Amino acid sequence: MVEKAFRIFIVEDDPWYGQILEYHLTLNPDFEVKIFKNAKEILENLYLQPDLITLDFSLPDMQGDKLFEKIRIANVEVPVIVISSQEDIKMAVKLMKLGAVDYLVKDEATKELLWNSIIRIRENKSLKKEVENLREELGQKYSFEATILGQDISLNKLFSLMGKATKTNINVLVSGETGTGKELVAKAIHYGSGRQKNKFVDVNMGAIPSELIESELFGHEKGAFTGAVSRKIGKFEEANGGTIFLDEIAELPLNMQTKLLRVLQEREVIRVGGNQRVPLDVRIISATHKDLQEEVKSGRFREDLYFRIIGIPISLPPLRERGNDILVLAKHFVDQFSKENGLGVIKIGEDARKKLLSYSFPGNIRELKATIEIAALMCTENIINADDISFLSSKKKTDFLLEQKTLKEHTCDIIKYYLKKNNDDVVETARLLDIGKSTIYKMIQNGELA
Ligand SMILES: Nc1ncnc2c1ncn2[C@@H]1O[C@H](COP(=O)(O)OP(=O)(O)OP(=O)(O)O)[C@@H](O)[C@H]1O
Repeated sequence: MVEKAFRIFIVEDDPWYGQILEYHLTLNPDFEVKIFKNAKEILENLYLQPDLITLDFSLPDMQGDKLFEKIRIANVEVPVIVISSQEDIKMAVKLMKLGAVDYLVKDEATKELLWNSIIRIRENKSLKKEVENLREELGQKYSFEATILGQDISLNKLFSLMGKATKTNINVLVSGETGTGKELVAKAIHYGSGRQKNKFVDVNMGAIPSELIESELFGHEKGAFTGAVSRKIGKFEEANGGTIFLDEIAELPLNMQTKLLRVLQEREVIRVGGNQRVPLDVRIISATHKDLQEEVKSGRFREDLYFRIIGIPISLPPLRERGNDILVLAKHFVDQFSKENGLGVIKIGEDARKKLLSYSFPGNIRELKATIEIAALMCTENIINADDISFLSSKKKTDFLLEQKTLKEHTCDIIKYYLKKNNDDVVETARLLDIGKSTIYKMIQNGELA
């Protein structure tokens, strides 16, 4: 990209002095210099958007401070350097107070000083621009619309709640079936909030053996228990200044719920086996696929903890209730997959679309993604037809609901199906389903996939 010339406007009623400055500054081919002899001329030309103005304020038609004010009204940002003779120091000081960036006295050294001052201003400007660009890029990367894809009306409410969440530090509780995008929402809130420069730490309560939860969350000191060979920082401490994502919060055992509540109330942790209090500044985003209110009613979840973590409640709809979003997301996943694997443009045929729309997607967006990726590999001539799509369950939505299974049982079914299809390859199954392999190993260990 060709750099635009740096446009400098010199306001100077002494033609001789103006020419000296112009001559000197145009030695830099990047500088485009224009001279204006009075206030009227410069004001008429401000629309040309100078990058910098040098101002001699002993002008015939207007006082320096008045002119400065008018320049500011027309362009709040343009840097102004004041150049004056010794006698005008009082006025120069006043202009500096009003926001002029530099003040130079007219003498032999002015040219050099002006040159250096302009170089500095220019560098600052490009740094500022760079920071702005980076910030914009980051914002863009995690902007809700760019990450949380879909066009269903339910997303309007979701974006509005997420907008509120990013502007505050209030805790958030995200609920929704497995694979509906709870973690994605949590990340988008973190990276859209003032905490984005600090860590997003995610902890899955269902995946940590109960005897290790306390040390995992709050850390431990050396020798706190057998095996604690050195001090360990817990997830809360790791997330200090940032966000902790407590996934599957309903799986937290009751005794740990009490400990978590204490940490949230006191806003500090004490590592297991230690006594030092570590102050915490952590935003908590919890997630669950269970109905937490039901869990409270049945005594499995502490009510006081529920009220602590609920903050802004965000509920994600199942994919089957998002209508045409099934196709919007399918197109996105197929494009992404073919791009990543150099497969060229792959289209989804009409019969395949109908098939997708008539399925209930118990594994929601995660399942759609995996289904589409397999179909993209299976299809011939870069068109996905109905036959290329095989679902985990061929049952109709109503049949599926009649089964009266818990979400956990459905999840087990999905994982079992994929394991069988992939000759019990856990790593490949975890990759296809976009879950951690430790989750699968743990389920195998617990006999849930038998
Ligand atoms: N709206 C969306 N647009 C694009 N991709 C999405 C969307 N929602 C979810 N995904 C993708 O679907 C997959 C599952 O999402 P995520 O892990 O956030 O779900 P989850 O609800 O946290 O699942 P679980 O309850 O099983 O932990 C991820 O690959 C995620 O990137």
